[in-house]
Amino acid sequence: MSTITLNKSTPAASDAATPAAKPHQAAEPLAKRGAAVSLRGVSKSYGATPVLRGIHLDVAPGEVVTLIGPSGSGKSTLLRTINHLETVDAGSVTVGGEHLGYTRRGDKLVELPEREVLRRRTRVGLVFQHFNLFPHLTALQNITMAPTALGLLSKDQAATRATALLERVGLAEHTHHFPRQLSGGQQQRVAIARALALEPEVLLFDEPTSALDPELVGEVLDVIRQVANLGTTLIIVTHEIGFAREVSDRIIFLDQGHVVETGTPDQLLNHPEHERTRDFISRVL
Ligand SMILES: Nc1ncnc2c1ncn2[C@@H]1O[C@H](COP(=O)(O)OP(=O)(O)OP(=O)(O)O)[C@@H](O)[C@H]1O
Repeated sequence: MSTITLNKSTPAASDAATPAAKPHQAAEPLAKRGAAVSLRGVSKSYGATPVLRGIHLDVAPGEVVTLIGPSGSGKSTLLRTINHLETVDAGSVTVGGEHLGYTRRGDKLVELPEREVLRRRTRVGLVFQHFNLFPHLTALQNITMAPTALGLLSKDQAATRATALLERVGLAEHTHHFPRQLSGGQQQRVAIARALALEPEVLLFDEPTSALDPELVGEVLDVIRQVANLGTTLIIVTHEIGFAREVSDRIIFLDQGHVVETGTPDQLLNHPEHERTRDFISRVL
């Protein structure tokens, strides 16, 4: 794998589904292209409780999509099925046309060896609400750990990449600080840099600012704005509706495990078609 290159590749002419770059285009985005994400009839229950009920969803390479919906509607679970943290009960999830946990031989599904599952899962990064940094590792070590442990980069390569990423998220001076020495916003920026270190083709954000004090939300949203221009496919769960409006190519409203409605920010937030969407939006706007 190449050292991180902060240049956007030129979109292929054939890739008509890739949305146009947004006005807040970053100067030096990643070279890696985004991958398509496709869910077909995805259902998931916890015990007897259905959480996802036959979800169909297509996200185009490089698209920025926001998932909104009431508490308990299944947003986090949906994200977790995409990077194979949860296995689905029915249906299928593919990233760039590839199943992350298994492969198809004829009409049979065959589980993949763990190492191959890990390799495929590096295609999809996940940034959690609660950062999940290793407390005993510095910012730099938190970022270098996965690429070295997976054998993707040498220690030196990983350190070079981590240093560039820390600079990118405005934390060059905190390279050797431990999580306890960082604010919540800084920790979340390290977590984003850590996710980027594996050069994911899809990056999932699960309420990335919900655990932060209000004054720290803006700095994390700024970093996500930059990431939104990298060409990586982004799927963001957020309650920050203003941010969703600004950054998204498309917003998806999920309720009770169903995709109720999807549309551009203007369509979905200003002209929702479904009553459930209208009710939700009138409560959160
Ligand atoms: N590991 C689990 N075991 C049992 N139930 C779970 C588990 N994870 C989620 N649930 C339940 O599944 C439902 C959907 O949860 P999920 O976290 O996906 O919703 P959400 O839309 O992200 O909600 P929120 O906005 O509050 O984070 C909830 O009722 C939740 O309690």
